[in-house]
Amino acid sequence: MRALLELREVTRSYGGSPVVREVSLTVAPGQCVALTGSNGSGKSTLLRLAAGRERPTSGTVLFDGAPMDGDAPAVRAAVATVMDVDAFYPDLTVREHLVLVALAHGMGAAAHDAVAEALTGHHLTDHADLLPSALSSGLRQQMLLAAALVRPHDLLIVDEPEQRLDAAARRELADRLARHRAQGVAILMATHDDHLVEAVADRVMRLADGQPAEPAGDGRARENTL
Ligand SMILES: Nc1ncnc2c1ncn2[C@@H]1O[C@H](COP(=O)(O)OP(=O)(O)OP(=O)(O)O)[C@@H](O)[C@H]1O
Repeated sequence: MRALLELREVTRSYGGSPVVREVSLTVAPGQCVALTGSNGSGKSTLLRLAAGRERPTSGTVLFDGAPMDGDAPAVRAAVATVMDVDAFYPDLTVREHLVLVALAHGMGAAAHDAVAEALTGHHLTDHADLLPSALSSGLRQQMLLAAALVRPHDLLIVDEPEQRLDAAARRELADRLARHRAQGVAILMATHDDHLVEAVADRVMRLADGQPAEPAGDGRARENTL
């Protein structure tokens, strides 16, 4: 199947120092690639490059066969992200945020039912009329996940989606991402959660110092050049 996302020998340097080095990978519809590796190994940087939020110093990022441009309407319509950004409008409730996202992404009359379902699925129903500032950190993370998943998307790029979630919520997240993948969504995620990797990813790239490294020796088939 044709890749929806393709990185070709992508390098990103800051001040002359490369933090992502010649990484190549592909993600096709219905596939999930997990990026693992220790703190500072370059996972978040690679996700920003993949999402078109930053430009590579060298190499190419392609989305659906064309150069990735994170600002392009077609890309914004198809790519949902949960990155390391807590951006809320302080005067809108949880429900209003989700409705705004759903309507802005063209869901029209379907928005309200989809938001009601998302509130239930992310344990936000009892908090729907609160401002985000009143949520616990775990529920704020649920709101960020709900905002990304409630809207239509072909590619999901998520950076440590498990952060701040308790064990039960992490298991639910794994089930939810696996369902999205089964529905044909392509997923690129950085994670430190082994269960999430096992439950959702079909391929794993472990980064070390910005480069693909040998996978952890757990016996499961894994690839480093994707
Ligand atoms: N804008 C930037 N300017 C300079 N250096 C940066 C910038 N963004 C990231 N870095 C550096 O790049 C390296 C990789 O960081 P990155 O956040 O991509 O790692 P990570 O694997 O996501 O780490 P973690 O697991 O802690 O989230 C780090 O040394 C970081 O300090």
